[in-house]
Amino acid sequence: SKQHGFSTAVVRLENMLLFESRLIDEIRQYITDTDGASEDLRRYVEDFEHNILRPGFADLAYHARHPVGAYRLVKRLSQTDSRILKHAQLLTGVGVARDGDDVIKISELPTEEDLRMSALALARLQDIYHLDLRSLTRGQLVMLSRQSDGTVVKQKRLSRVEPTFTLEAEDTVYIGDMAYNEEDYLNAVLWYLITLDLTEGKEMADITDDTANDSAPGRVQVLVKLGDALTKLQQHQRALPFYNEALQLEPNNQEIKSKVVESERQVTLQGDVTVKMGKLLQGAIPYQQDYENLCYRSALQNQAPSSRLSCTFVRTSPQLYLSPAKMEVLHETSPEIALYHDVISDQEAAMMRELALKELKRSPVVDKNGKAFLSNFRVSETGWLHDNTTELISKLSRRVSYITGLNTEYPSAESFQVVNYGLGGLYVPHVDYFEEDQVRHMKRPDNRILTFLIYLSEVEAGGATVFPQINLIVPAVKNAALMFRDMKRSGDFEPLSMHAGCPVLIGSKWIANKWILDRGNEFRRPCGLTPEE
Ligand SMILES: O=C(O)CCC(=O)C(=O)O
Ligand SMILES: [Fe+2]
Repeated sequence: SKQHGFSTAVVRLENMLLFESRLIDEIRQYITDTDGASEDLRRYVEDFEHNILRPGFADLAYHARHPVGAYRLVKRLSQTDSRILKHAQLLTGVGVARDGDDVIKISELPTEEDLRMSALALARLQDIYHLDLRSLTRGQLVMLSRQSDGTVVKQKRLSRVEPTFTLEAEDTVYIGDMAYNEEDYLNAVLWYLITLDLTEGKEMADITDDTANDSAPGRVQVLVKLGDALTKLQQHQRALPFYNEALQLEPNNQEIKSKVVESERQVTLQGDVTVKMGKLLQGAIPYQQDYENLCYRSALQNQAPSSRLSCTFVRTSPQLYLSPAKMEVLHETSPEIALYHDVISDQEAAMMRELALKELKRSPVVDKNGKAFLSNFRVSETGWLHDNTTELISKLSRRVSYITGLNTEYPSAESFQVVNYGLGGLYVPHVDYFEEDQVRHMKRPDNRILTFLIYLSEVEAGGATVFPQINLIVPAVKNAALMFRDMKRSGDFEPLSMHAGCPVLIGSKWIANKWILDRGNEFRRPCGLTPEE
């Protein structure tokens, strides 16, 4: 797999957009000055003006942070001929540094694979946040909830109506296909059903209107896909009407005819059975249901912390005497969890993000044997910032030491790990310490005892940190740090420290992790959250 991609770090899309808008300005100037731009270039400018500039957002980069906007961006770019952009870049010099290096690598435009991952990200978001699909196709994020009597109501609207953030039938059928390929037939059915809605009354236009969009799926095609997905779910009784309608539209289609016959046979044979459904997140995820429920709840709540035990000023070190850390206790006893407000300034956060940008690579997860691999369990990119990167980084590292009372100097702590999440980016429930097997295979002489997670951005919707075993939601509060112990004071693992990052619904989520290790901290006791400790 690639080391980075356009759906694994939202910042790549934001930067791509800024680059394009500068490019467009220059091309426009060029067209006015020379009157000699190629047809391709003119069309590229028009397309950009139509799709990106038309809504007239004050904030251009909003496209990259909104899931439907981001999907559309990836789609447009993955279908853009890179030669046009290269040509534009050669003409204008935009995006080329003094040393001749391309700042934006046009050779690395979004690919088919990025589009596939973006489609799956949209399906995942819809699934976890119970988004109303009809609204989603209009660029609106509306959360649904099921009332006690079983009826479904629109519970919360998370975004304005975005006139150009729409999903057409060709998009929804594509997303359905991607879910189908992941063997998530239940979600595939949802996306095919909305596709059917979107193609309603269009079947005649396909034949008579030459201007009809070639890429729009035909109604028969969608009906058959629906039948197939339901058949995979062994819902033959429900599949049959779709096959039958398809057959009505194409009476001579033998393939459909045999599907009808087979479904009818299955209905008489066994009736419907309920089968275990595939999931968009494949594999064994601990506490998956609790995780999804907490994420859903976190997006419904208006980013208010779910637990407010107490808020105090702490002066764990003399260095904090004049500006104490503002500590909000979220969980008093094992695992101790606290949120420290304003541990970093806006400017420091911006500098950290900037420094990490060049380092970003797809985040790995570590398996039982300590081997790193890429997975949709963790959709983000990470960059490490060592203390000697700049004075700022070593200063921030010392600040973590003052607040926690623990040694953060090498080898007692890891470097800062800066993370930017992608479209629908998430990190499923996990613990930060390495289990015995992993330690043995990795031959690590140390282990993580405490996590200090600084939020380097806000998240407009989604993206909370949750602890599924203790039912705790922590919203991403910009410039604040979430601190929790991965090990008990006894030195035993603290499995209740299991936590996760919820899928980012709107926004570009940045965090910086500092993991403090047992090495050199054996005899330091961080101050407890309660006086008895
Ligand atoms: O992004 C989050 O909220 C959690 C991140 C996390 O758990 C990690 O990076 O280890
Ligand atoms: Fe973690």
